[in-house]
Amino acid sequence: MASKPAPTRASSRARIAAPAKTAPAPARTTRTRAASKQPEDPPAAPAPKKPTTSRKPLEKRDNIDVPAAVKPKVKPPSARALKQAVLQSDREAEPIMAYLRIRPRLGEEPSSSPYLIPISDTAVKMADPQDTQNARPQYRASVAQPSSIYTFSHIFPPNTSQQDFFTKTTLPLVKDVLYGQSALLFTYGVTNSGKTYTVQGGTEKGTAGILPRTLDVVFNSIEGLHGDGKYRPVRLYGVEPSDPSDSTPPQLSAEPDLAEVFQSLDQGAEPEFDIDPTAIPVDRNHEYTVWISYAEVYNEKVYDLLADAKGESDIHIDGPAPRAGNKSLLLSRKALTLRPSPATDNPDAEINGKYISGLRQFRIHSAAQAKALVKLGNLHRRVFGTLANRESSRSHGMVIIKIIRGHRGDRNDPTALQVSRLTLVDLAGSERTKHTHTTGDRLKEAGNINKSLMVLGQCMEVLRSNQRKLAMSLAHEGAGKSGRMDTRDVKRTLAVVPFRHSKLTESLMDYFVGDSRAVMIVNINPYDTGYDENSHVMKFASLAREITVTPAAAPVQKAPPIPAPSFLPGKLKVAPNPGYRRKVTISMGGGERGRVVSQTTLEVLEEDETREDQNSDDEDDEPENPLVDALFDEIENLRYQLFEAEMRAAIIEAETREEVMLEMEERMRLMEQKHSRRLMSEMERNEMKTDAKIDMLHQGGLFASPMKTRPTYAESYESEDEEEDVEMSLVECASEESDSDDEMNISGTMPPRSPSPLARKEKMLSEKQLGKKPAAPSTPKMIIEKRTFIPDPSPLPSDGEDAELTEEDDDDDEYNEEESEEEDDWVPPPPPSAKKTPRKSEPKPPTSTAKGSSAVKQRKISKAGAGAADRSESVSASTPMPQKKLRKSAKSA
Ligand SMILES: Nc1ncnc2c1ncn2[C@@H]1O[C@H](COP(=O)(O)OP(=O)(O)OP(=O)(O)O)[C@@H](O)[C@H]1O
Repeated sequence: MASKPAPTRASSRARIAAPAKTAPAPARTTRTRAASKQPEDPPAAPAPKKPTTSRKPLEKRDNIDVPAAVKPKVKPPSARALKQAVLQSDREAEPIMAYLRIRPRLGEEPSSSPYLIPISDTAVKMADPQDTQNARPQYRASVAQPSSIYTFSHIFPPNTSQQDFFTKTTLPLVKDVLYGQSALLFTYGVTNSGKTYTVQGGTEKGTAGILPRTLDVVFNSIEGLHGDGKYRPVRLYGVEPSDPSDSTPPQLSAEPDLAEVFQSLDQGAEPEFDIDPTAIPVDRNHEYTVWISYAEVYNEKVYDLLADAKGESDIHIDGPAPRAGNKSLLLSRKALTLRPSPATDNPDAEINGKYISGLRQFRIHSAAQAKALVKLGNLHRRVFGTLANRESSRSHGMVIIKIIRGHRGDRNDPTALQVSRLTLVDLAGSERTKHTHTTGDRLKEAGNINKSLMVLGQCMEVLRSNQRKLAMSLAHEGAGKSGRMDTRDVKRTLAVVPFRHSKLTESLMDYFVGDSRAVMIVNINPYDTGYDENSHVMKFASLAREITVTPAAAPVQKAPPIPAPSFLPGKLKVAPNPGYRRKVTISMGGGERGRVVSQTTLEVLEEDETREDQNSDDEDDEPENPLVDALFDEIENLRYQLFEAEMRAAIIEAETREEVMLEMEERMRLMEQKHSRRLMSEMERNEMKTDAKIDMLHQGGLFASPMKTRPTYAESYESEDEEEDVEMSLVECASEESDSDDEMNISGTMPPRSPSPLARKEKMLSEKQLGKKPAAPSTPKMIIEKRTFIPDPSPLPSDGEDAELTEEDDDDDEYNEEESEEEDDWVPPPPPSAKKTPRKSEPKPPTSTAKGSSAVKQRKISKAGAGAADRSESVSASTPMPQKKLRKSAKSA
């Protein structure tokens, strides 16, 4: 290993982000072009290394149009030339395709209007429902944009059929794989948005998802072209002699208890009748063998879903003793290790991805067999996943379909085989922990889901920025000598893509930096309440669309296959670490009436990867400089911490906004209440003033039977107090908004408020009653003229004045009214000129309007009892008259 030219890990990492060709990609690239090109331009047929006469003559097939004259004479190009040509033609950067699928509204869901509306085939508008429902949008709790337009490669409306969706999104990838090129498809979205439905499908006819359809199309296309399965795929691109056990599908555990548990959970029947009839024309000079594996990334560990689930029954479990008919089972499974793919498997690759070491794969002969395996994997996923959450997929499921393609003439030559992969990933829901209200184990699980999705987004961000940097450097390179920039220098400055931070990104890394095509399916439920989460998903999709990949044919094996690391001798076995235990009780055999017959307590033991596995990474890895490695680890660690901090900050911000909004709403509600109270008291006061005026008119002799409807002093003071309360609260609220306002209120220099509509109405009513025109200044004169028998009439407060009163004016006015009202024998106060020397002939009024308001107040309090008594006398003496009648009589007078 030491003799090998050894780039350090640092250099290899720096290269990670370097795409083979970095010209800025067109906004929407050519899935159709690439797909349509393939049938006419079959992929690199591996040219024979050592042509021998023993090769069987090739059959002429309908779909391969080879002119008879050319076929035997033209010397085929060398494998290298072909490879170069393929690289030239195929290595064209194209963006990751992002498709949006909008989920229809299901029957039981509330029929709110959707917050996401397609505006074209590629653009969609998303508007926050809070904004349309909320009267005060400035108090939004959301940090997401209230309205945005997002673009996609294509948007599939809710009524899109599974068939249509498959044909437009996945069929081109299936074609790629059959032509020797790897591809990745992953679904992204929040819980309940339709990811699993998209991948696996529903249970009704015509609802099969893209996975069963893919299997159908693959087997339809290679009908009659099955290889003999002498070799099996290994690692990412390698092949090795196969084992007879590879063709034996895994069995459910022989233990009846475990089989019973599986049966009880096996509710999702696959629709056998739902078979996609599509077939892709393939190169019939090749033969194909298909392999399938099914893995899941759960809690940052990779597990094999097709591994035998080993159960141990009647184990001792802490807790209450199981009842009769109850069983206990321990299921255990072991996490798998990710290992770097050796450079010898794909010598042309700049970067080699990682493969899941120890993941079982099965050779399959028919779509039905493949579907049965997928079903088993789903069952395992449900058994292990159900323990944590009954409703939702909490793991990332990956179905890996590998196709070994070999020329019929070279079927026994492992160095002429080509392994292509199609990985379909059903990601776990992307909602945040905050919204799922998780605790304990579930919190850890949600944290790990978020972590892996966050790292996926981060990897994409770094890839995008690296690609932009490189594109800029290329643009400078072409700008002439002066602006010349060495691309190698730029590559050295590229950021490390943090694939290693999550098992999910680590296992998918090869698709982003290798020669594969990538398709992202964004699932969205526009009736869901998670507007924030969904706008996060949309942003993620926009980001993905800005990343380019460089699809190219998978390498044809040149070197003889190396034995898999698990067969390497001289390893010291290290004891497995204790692992992680979960426990759940499953009820079975409910019978017709749903009665529980028996229960099984399942305990799952998830063992970590052994240290031996972890250390064996070094076997395949390039030599590394410990210091550089430590520094890189430190950088990655810090970056991860930064991401975590950013995420926490975003959550805190959202929470704070929500709290502030709630507090604000509460305060607004209180202010509203106070204002309505104030309004009521104003109404009452105005009414009282009107009554007082009527009383005064009565007492002045204009009406025959004066009627007292004035409130008691206690009532009057009460309303005053309430008014003061309202005033104080207003001052308090206003003080937060504006200091200057505060000063104005406190100092009492606030400009007089304009009359309220009620006051205006009251004024008009009084005027109507009195038969007056609203010319306020002339009103006192009119009264004086009418009361000719009173020698020295006092001017009554005019309605016009009432309407203009400030708070202070109001008070004074009220006191004056009180005073004048209390005197049953009302005598108008002397005119200002006569105030100093009141006339002897006239009875001296008990109080003077010239006195200060405090004196008036004091006197008013002292007289309150007497006044009240007077009033009660006068009321009992006179016939009680309803207020309306009183007003009528005033009007007639
Ligand atoms: N296009 C569709 N047409 C009809 N029904 C759909 C569609 N998409 C999803 N559904 C239904 O919506 C429900 C939720 O879908 P699904 O389980 O696929 O969501 P999910 O995103 O995978 O959720 P999770 O992340 O929790 O696993 C299911 O009942 C499914 O049948």
